[in-house]
Amino acid sequence: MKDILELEGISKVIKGRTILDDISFAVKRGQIYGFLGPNGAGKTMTLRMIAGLIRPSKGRISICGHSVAKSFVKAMENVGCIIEYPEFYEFMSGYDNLMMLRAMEPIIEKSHVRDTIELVGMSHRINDRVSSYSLGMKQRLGIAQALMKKPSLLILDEPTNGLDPAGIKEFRELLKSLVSNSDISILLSSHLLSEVQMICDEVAIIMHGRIIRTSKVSDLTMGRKVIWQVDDVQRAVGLLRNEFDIISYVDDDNAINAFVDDDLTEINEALVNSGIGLRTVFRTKRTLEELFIELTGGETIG
Ligand SMILES: Nc1ncnc2c1ncn2[C@@H]1O[C@H](COP(=O)(O)OP(=O)(O)OP(=O)(O)O)[C@@H](O)[C@H]1O
Repeated sequence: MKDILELEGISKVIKGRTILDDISFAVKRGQIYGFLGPNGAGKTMTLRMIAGLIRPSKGRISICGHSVAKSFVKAMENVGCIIEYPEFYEFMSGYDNLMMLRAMEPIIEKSHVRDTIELVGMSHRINDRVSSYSLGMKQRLGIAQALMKKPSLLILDEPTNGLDPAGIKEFRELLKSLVSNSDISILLSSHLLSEVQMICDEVAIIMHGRIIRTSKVSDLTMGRKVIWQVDDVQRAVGLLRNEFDIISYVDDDNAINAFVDDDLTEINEALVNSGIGLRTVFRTKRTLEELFIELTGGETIG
């Protein structure tokens, strides 16, 4: 698969302070790629560089094979973005907002405006004033705006900020339908691990301006977690640690959690043989959040 976006060794130094340090990752055609990190990690600055709004101090960015430094216009023709908040004429309808863009770029066909409105699920409200839209509808209209020039790459900076859980779910469905119904790839930043895990195919995790991991989301969460419910939690925790060298933690439901990839038969037999009543044992996938805590040595995110 050909890369739609490639960042290679991007650094940014402002007034002697290194804000971004050797950032490299690539987004492939048809992917939803997550750019994940806590507040202040450098996500927005990286996205602004990809959108051509800031220059890197070092490194190379290319979009659909066009270097942002050397072929700026060609590279930018392939990018649509919402960085921070989308801007509209609130007193006008959604439709008129899109037609304003068309007035500036007559190359956009009227049929493309109509198709895009349908693609983002706004047909029923597009003739209403933007001031009457919910935040979720404004996000959809913002995406429609970004899609007007038929970009290959859509960049979204923390797109679900401020949306309620129902709005986040709808937005997730929208992004999934965009990539399956049009020839677009999406790069989105987020500080929400659960969100990235549910939407994205691949992820780059950034912290203090450095990429600490890039990986397919499915690989990141492959490690397996075991949860034991027992009648004597303290004794079971001690036995796991002393006899099997397993470090565990007790969750809010008083269940023991640990990361164990080995066969559990021997461990469970030892628990039972020592008189500890075993109520349930099950395996589950490690969440991205748990992985992040491991990668960062406990520094929390979000
Ligand atoms: N123009 C600037 N001059 C100096 N420092 C800056 C500038 N813009 C951003 N920074 C600093 O760069 C770091 C990264 O900021 P950035 O906004 O990219 O983070 P972020 O990961 O997007 O976080 P958030 O989600 O809070 O926006 C922060 O420490 C910020 O204070």
